[in-house]
Amino acid sequence: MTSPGTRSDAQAEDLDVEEALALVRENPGPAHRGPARPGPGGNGSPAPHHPANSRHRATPWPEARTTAERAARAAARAARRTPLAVPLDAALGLTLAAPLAALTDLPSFDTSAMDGWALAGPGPWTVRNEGVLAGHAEPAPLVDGEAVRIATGARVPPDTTAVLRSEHGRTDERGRLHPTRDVVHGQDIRPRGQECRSGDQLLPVGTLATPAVLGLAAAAGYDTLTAVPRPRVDVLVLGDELLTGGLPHDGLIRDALGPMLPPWLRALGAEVRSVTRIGDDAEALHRAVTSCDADLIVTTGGTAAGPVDHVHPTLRRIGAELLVDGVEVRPGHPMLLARLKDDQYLVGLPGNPLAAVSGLLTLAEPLLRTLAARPAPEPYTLPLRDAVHGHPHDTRLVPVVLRDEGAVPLRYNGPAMLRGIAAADALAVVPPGGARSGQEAELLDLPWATGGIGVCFT
Ligand SMILES: Nc1nc2c(c(=O)[nH]1)N[C@H]1C(S)=C(S)[C@@H](COP(=O)(O)OP(=O)(O)OC[C@H]3O[C@@H](n4cnc5c(N)ncnc54)[C@H](O)[C@@H]3O)O[C@H]1N2
Ligand code: MOO
Repeated sequence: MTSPGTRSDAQAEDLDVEEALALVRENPGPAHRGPARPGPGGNGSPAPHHPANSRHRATPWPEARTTAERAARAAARAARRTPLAVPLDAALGLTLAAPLAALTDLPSFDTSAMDGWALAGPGPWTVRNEGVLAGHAEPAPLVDGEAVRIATGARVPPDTTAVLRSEHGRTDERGRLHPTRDVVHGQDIRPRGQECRSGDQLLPVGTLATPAVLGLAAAAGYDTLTAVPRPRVDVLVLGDELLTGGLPHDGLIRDALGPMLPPWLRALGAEVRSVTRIGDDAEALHRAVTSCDADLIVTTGGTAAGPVDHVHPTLRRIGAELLVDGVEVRPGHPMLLARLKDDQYLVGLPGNPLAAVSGLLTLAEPLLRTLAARPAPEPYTLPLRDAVHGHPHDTRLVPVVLRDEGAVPLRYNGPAMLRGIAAADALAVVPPGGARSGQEAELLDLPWATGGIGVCFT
């Protein structure tokens, strides 16, 4: 097994967080909002693909992911994406677009590390009547032979030579303080600037704002963080058969994707602005797509070639460029990625719920991650506990739980089923032809199972 982490090897060349950040910082000017022009392909630009009126062969699964990454880099270049000053309570999960430099010394004054007495010189000491508490103004200086009660975090008086912990001192009948063990000069004083000096770089550009980063930023004097804005996503849920509440009846079923996608997209770095349910109505879909100014439109359903599958005809009608039109992956092979404008893309997720998850992780994840300037997770593998049937030509994504004995494939992994993925920790990438028991398989972690920032869905 190789351990998961942040990718730092040569693969980073294709997906360079620094570059994504540089694109945001450069703020290259007004976005071109006209119809998409074919890109030159190659590094940083999606490869030129086919217009939406021709059906091409499906893209191999790894290539589909790379294409989505490249599309995001091209979009970031085309868009006007200036770093934002984001209040700390809204910055979780964002990427820092500026280094975090300390705005103050930390601690910002000499402070007591313990509850006890601040002392000057050798004991015994006479103890002042008034103690010193955290948050109070600077106390008067101590003179040799003097002590004052002090609380953890309080400012030590000028000329303090050490702090004596409460449990290491006793007062005699005349009220004088004696140490019960040796006192070392400077003990239990946190000197000003011990952690950092004002201006020190605490964290570099590209750091993910975790809860700990928010805490450090607050301690260092920040009210806002300069961060890469979240890519804005609008979700369009297609299908006449979908109910938003109650039990399925009369051939109607519950919409599983409307509730599932927004938090998942947020975990991938997006700001989900809206979820709109559209029936199988080509005009309504056309109106929704053409009036949308999101960075990414995610549609669900309607990707196949049925009579009410309106995604392809709509893309043709608006002159969109299909970068990915079907992927050699099961489930989810009808998924697609289209460029609508230089800085606007559409990911078409198949309607079958597990197929939609497959599209989310294959196309939306690399696209959003790159736009959000998040680092790619380092690929890792685990042995499969059980053999997994393969598709003859396509990659399979199979829900698994991670156990000591390896990745355990789950049942209920059909394209229309969510029962497997709802119990899963990850998806195993099963190559064409299948995998033997004990064979190493690449794993795609699910955001709630990684224990990382992805668990924070706010
Ligand atoms: N002739 C062919 N038919 C189909 C093919 C094919 O290659 N040739 N591919 C199949 C595969 S694979 C998939 S996946 C689906 C993709 O279908 P669409 O993206 O067009 O989706 P729909 O037809 O709208 O729906 C498919 C299925 O999923 C259900 N659905 C849709 N939306 C939701 C939702 N929000 N929540 C829950 N379930 C949803 C829908 O009711 C259908 O049962 O096409 C196959 N057909
Ligand atoms: O892509 Mo479909 O998911 O095989 O049902």
